Amino acid sequence: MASSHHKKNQIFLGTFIHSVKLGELQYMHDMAVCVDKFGKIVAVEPQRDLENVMENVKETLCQKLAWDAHDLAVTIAKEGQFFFPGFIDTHIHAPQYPNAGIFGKSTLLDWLNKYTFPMESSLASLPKARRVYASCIRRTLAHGTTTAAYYATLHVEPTNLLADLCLAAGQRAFVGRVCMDDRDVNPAYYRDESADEALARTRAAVDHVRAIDPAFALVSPILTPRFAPSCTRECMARLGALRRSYGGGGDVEELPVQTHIAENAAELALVKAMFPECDSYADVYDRHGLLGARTVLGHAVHLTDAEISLVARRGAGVAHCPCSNSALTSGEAPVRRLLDAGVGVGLGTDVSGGYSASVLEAARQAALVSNHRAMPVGKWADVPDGERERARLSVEEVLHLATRGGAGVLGLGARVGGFDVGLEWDAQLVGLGLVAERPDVEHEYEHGHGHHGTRATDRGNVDIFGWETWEERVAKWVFGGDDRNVKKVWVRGRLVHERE
Ligand SMILES: O=c1[nH]c(=O)c2nc[nH]c2[nH]1
Ligand SMILES: [Zn+2]
Repeated sequence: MASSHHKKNQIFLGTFIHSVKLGELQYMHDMAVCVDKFGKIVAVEPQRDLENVMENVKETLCQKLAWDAHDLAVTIAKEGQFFFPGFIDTHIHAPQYPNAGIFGKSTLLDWLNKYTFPMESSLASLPKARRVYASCIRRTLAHGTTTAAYYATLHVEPTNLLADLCLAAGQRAFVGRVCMDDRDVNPAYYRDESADEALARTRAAVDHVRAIDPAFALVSPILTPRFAPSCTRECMARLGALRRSYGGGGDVEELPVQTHIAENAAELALVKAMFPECDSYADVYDRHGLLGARTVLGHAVHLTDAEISLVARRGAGVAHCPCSNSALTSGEAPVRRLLDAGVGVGLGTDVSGGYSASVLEAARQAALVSNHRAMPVGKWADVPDGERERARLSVEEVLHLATRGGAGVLGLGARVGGFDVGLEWDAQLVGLGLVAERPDVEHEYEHGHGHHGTRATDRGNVDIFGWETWEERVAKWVFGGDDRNVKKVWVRGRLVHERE
């Protein structure tokens, strides 16, 4: 789609909003962001005279950047629209996408057996995998997800297809072939038969991504031991060795890793019983060489303080998955404690433990779940007042997690997450519906033409009346917005999604 744009230098004009640090959004109005043909932001300049913008652009910016003013693509945010960094989903299971919303009253371990393993194993079928993965990518892009860390299945070819589809659609992605070789925990119909098989299939998936995107410019492989109970010690240790040895000191850094940790009480008991020699759940991964600066730990709901400090020392990050943690009754993750300990935190939709592919929904739920931890009743009633109230995450904070936080966790902090010079243009154009100033009420409620009552528009769920501050508009977007507000989406400068 419209891939011609990324071959040209581009200028984006209007209002830009991004997170500069946890809790602080920066609002930049009447700005010009210049993006070169490689998708990199090369200038961010005030552009006061939007009326004569093309003249200004030609006279000042093009001269300054030595750009040809006649070979330029210009995108202007309309009144009330704003550019926001693309969302980063640090934890999503593409093969579970058809199950979004289907979880009943299950909890993690029975949910895996009842819904998840049957669906994942069925994606051995390439046509089915293509249908599911293409729709998952389309849907996440429509929600403004410019980067996704995907778990695929244990099948090599369908996993490679997911990588191909991400590359073709232009979505930045980490694609992980899932390792699960424990013969007691995993069902006979869906498992790796041995550690050898898990490693060989993993290498095949890594090699495929290396073949289609040698520099991992858009798509990267990611080692994916499903979670400790699914994997043998041998499998985890060999993945740990592969993590560190990859590239052999060459051009490619150590491989990223993703897995689940401390999601649910029954899982904690299982890990304790299976790995009695380890001090903790986090220690299981650490002993097998899996905790590093590019390790993404999903959930981390029930980590102890000692585990949090170990995770922080290793530089590993957490994918906070509030929709999933509420849907599967897993618990409320201690996000403030993680952040205070210096652990990087991003947001994960965790489809389909999570019911929604939207990172905005995850941001909203992260705020609400943090409020639960701050309530002076129930589980945390004994936490001292000040500390308990500190648990609350603001709109600014959850938007930080959705962008820069996720970038940091995935090792992309120097490439995406904001509108700084030197970062790549991964962005969404957000538009909120402006309510007409003097609506003709008679007309709006017209009962003619066979219509009865009110009529819906496709403007979205957020009504802006025009008197809101920008801070208030952003809050209304976080709590009421959806994919109808995502008008355009770019990755590395390329337009990858457009509404209507
Ligand atoms: O939320 C989760 N989704 C999964 O697919 C999974 N596998 C192990 N643990 C898991 N948790
Ligand atoms: Zn998960």
